[in-house]
Amino acid sequence: MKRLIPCLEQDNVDIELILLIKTILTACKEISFRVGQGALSNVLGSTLDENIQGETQKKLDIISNQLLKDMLLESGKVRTIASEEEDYVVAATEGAPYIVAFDPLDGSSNIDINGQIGTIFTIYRAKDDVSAESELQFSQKGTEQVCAGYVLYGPSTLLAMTTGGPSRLYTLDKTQGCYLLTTEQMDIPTETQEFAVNMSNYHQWSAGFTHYINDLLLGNEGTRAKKYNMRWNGAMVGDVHRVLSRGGIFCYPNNTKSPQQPAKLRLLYEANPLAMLVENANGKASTEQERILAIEPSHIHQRVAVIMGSTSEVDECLEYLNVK
Ligand SMILES: O=P(O)(O)OC[C@H]1O[C@](O)(COP(=O)(O)O)[C@@H](O)[C@@H]1O
Ligand SMILES: [Mg+2]
Ligand SMILES: [Mg+2]
Repeated sequence: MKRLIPCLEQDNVDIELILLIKTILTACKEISFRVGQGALSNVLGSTLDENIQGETQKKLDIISNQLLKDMLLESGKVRTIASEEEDYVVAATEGAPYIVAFDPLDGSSNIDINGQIGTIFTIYRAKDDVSAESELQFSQKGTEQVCAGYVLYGPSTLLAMTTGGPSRLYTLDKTQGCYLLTTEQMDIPTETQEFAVNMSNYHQWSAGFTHYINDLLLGNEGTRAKKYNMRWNGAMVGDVHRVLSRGGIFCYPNNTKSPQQPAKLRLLYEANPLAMLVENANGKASTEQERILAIEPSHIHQRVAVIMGSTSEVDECLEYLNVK
């Protein structure tokens, strides 16, 4: 089986970028080890702190964030860092070629139940006309990502990553400590009969989205005339991994639970990297109005509605939302 670095070299990935990816993945290997040790490595449970988004931080959120941040700061390859767990951007190495954003631990509510969790990351080129301290470094559309990926800490530790070409899947060989290529090209089937959505938000969705889900629930008796199954992990990284592996549609639409915050998922370090992986695996990724990767970001913790997965199903869903 092929190792990660030769795969990246074969894809003509720049050596500086390869070294940066290696740094991120070394941190993820350490997170994977600690996740595997669970209570034995004292990583379970909550802290007394909240992040800027008002969410209680779990111990593993903090540990993962610190590991990634420290290794990136030392690498010399990163000019600016953004993280779900950092209120503001962190200036790293002046003149370095790249900027990195990450969700150090996605699916935090699964940490203490031994459920699926993961690290999501994205890399862009640094802007030379903007200072390293400025969050304007991240004012770049998702189409500008030079690398997007996640490491999923499940029964196996998996890396899904694209550097602009196909979305590839690697498995961490824990006996040797290296990532080995296990799926050359992920390929999302166009059609699906599986959806992922948090049904507890049902009464807070728009009329169009409620109509869409109602029709899926009607199965063979409804206008869609096919039976649908539902799966929900409570971790976007796990839900989108399932979609990348066997197709499906993942939705986190706007809801009216808190009017000042209609969307839940963050554009920079959740929606954009996963949208790039989905598109490069022949799927589609949209908000309720537009292609996720085409959004002009307004701030680093900006939230967006997310509808992604099997192309025909995403198109069907968007029809209900009246998107042309
Ligand atoms: O609580 P809900 O509505 O099931 O939301 C789950 C969603 O929230 C998230 O857990 C948010 O991510 P974090 O764990 O990084 O805060 C997504 O991964 C997931 O899809
Ligand atoms: Mg997350
Ligand atoms: Mg998180």
